[in-house]
Amino acid sequence: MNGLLETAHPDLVQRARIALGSRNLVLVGLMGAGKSAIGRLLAHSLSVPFIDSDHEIERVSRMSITDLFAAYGEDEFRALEGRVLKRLLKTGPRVVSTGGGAFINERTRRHIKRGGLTVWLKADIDVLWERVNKRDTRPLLKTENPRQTLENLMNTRYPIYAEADLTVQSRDVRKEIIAEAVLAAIAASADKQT
Ligand SMILES: Nc1ncnc2c1ncn2[C@@H]1O[C@H](COP(=O)(O)OP(=O)(O)OP(=O)(O)O)[C@@H](O)[C@H]1O
Ligand SMILES: O=C(O)C1=C[C@@H](O)[C@@H](O)[C@H](O)C1
Ligand SMILES: [Mg+2]
Repeated sequence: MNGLLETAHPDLVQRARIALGSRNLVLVGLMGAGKSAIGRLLAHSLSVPFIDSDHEIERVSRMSITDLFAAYGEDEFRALEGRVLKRLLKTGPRVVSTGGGAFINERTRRHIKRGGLTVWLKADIDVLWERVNKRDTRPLLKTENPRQTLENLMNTRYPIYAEADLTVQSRDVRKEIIAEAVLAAIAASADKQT
């Protein structure tokens, strides 16, 4: 699947894996930043399990995110998201991709910070919009002007995502390149501490 990560940079993978230790690697960031896609690649190359909190919520509730929002509202969704993440983060190492709003909720953010090494996948509006406008599975973007809504979310959320341990720019390049940048950031952060 991700031969590039495995064959071209085994040293980088190993350094990142050692730096992670038994901690979870938790990806945070806005819808479309690539948390799910990049998280899957990272888990594969680090040889640790991958979990996506949105998928886990859908699995335990047996409902889609869209239906959960419609039936119970955002507050209930956030409460469920917090409980699911608290449980997921008890065991490591894993790669955990969070839903876009998880790190924004104060309580859930505390669980996430306690449970692992956090990486913010940061992207600009054009990259995000290009990716999210293809599907209509994101309830928060069902507005008259979803691109403007996304920009508003960037303005309110970016200062909070910035609390993550590491930030990696998610650009319009192949997913493997972004995954590799995450591994490099993790390895470099461990180098700084020694
Ligand atoms: N570097 C990339 N190059 C091309 N496509 C990408 C890249 N990263 C992500 N994508 C694609 O963009 C879309 C959104 O990515 P993804 O679902 O991983 O975002 P997300 O951060 O998990 O969003 P959400 O918070 O809504 O779950 C997907 O179709 C994914 O395959
Ligand atoms: O940014 C958000 O608040 C969300 C992002 C998605 O991952 C889902 O968790 C849901 O659509 C809410
Ligand atoms: Mg996702």
